Amino acid sequence: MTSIDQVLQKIDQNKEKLIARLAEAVEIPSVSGDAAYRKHVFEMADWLKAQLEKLGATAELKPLGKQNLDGQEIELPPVIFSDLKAKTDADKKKTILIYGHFDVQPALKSDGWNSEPFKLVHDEKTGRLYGRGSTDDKGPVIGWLNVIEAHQQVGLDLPVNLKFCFEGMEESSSVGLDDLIRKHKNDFFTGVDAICISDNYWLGTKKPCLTHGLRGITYFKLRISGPQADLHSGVFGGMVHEPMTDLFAVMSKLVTPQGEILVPGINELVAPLTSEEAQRFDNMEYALTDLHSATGKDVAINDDKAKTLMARMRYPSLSLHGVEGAFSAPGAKTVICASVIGKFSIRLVPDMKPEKVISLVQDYVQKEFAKLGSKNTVHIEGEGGAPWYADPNHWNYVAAAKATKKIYGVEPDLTREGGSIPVALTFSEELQKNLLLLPMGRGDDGAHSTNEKIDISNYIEGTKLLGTYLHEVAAAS
Ligand SMILES: C[C@H](N)C(=O)N[C@@H](Cc1c[nH]cn1)C(=O)O
Ligand SMILES: [Zn+2]
Ligand SMILES: [Zn+2]
Repeated sequence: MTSIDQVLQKIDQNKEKLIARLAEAVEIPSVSGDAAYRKHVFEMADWLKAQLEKLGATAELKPLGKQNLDGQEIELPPVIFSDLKAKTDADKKKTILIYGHFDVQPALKSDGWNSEPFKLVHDEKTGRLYGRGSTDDKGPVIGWLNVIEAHQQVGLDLPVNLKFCFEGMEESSSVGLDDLIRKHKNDFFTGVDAICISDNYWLGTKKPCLTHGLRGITYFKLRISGPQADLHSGVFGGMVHEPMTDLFAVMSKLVTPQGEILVPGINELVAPLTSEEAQRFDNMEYALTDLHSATGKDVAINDDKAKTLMARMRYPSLSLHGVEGAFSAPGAKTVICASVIGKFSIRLVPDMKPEKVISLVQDYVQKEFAKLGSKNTVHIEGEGGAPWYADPNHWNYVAAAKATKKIYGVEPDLTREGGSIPVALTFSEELQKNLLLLPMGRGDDGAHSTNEKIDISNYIEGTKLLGTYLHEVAAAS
């Protein structure tokens, strides 16, 4: 009798093939945030569609129209809608909607990578696979393909029907996706019983977790414009208002080095902490050494475990990301930049509404800029998505917990994630179904960072976890 155990065994036997599949995907530099790379996001959509079709799934590319990216009008990458029904008793089986993304964050070797970011490098000594997208989110997305393939190889029917929604703009605010979901909630998305997303990480490096909350995000671009062109600082320094000086003055008023957000009214939007919640953070299996190993050095603001976890999951944070238009190359160019754009974001938690946060930040920045008495001009725009929180007392979570116990031999921690997946809230609200985050990678994977990796054990055991989860879902009531 064919069973899930044979599927798990097959996944082990397929190991080299599964690594090669991930390598193919990592080689496509599908960076969504840079217009110059946009063609590769399309290439990645075609690659994934072909993989799904090879496995017998239907796969349709849904166009999203155009977007304006930094002053350039460009085509948005398509969303993939894919359907794979169980061969027998499909109408009696549950339907699980799987979401993932095939775009990645930018990466250049010169950022500090030890190897080419768009080439998967297998480090035999550590058992790790390095490459952009290995953990965020190509590894997990391909994990689902691996599961289907292993079922077919051992001749076991899928225990549930599957629907896939894969997007290519997650790392760039999921532009266009919400509208597409609303448009198709009564056709493609009908019949969905629960949703599963594998696009986050364990808290540390050892203990698996299930995640039932995400922070939202508002992303800001603050432009200060001055002279018509860049100027010589020897000729004009001291004579003119400098955009970069103004920008640094304003940006230094946003957050303290201790992480305290200085924008008035922001902290008051946060829902009060309950004692039951506080208890949960105390109980989570996490040590400050997990943070030190993930960051490579002790740079922690706090030395208290619960406070550190709450800073990531329970409270907002404001991060300064970069300055577009600034001189950043090696050397000592003596330039006064004509126009610079400061980029920063605020991670949101319940009950913060993105619109309210954007308006508080815009007012504050205008006031702080006015205090400078500069003749330069300021423009600030923000966009974002709200936080998401799900009820973990649901068969979807029970099934995932049982699957975790089977694969890893431990009960998973129940966590909330500091990152953002804007579509989680849209799916929950529009489809009114339970949504689960089932991570594959570890807390030290370096998502969005240099030398992003996934451990082979996480990729292979994680693939088994996804497959086992589907079987537990089928058995759940
Ligand atoms: C958690 C997920 N894997 C992720 O990395 N999400 C991004 C989403 C985002 C929003 N704006 C830009 N990227 C994140 O949390 O930064
Ligand atoms: Zn992701
Ligand atoms: Zn990401």
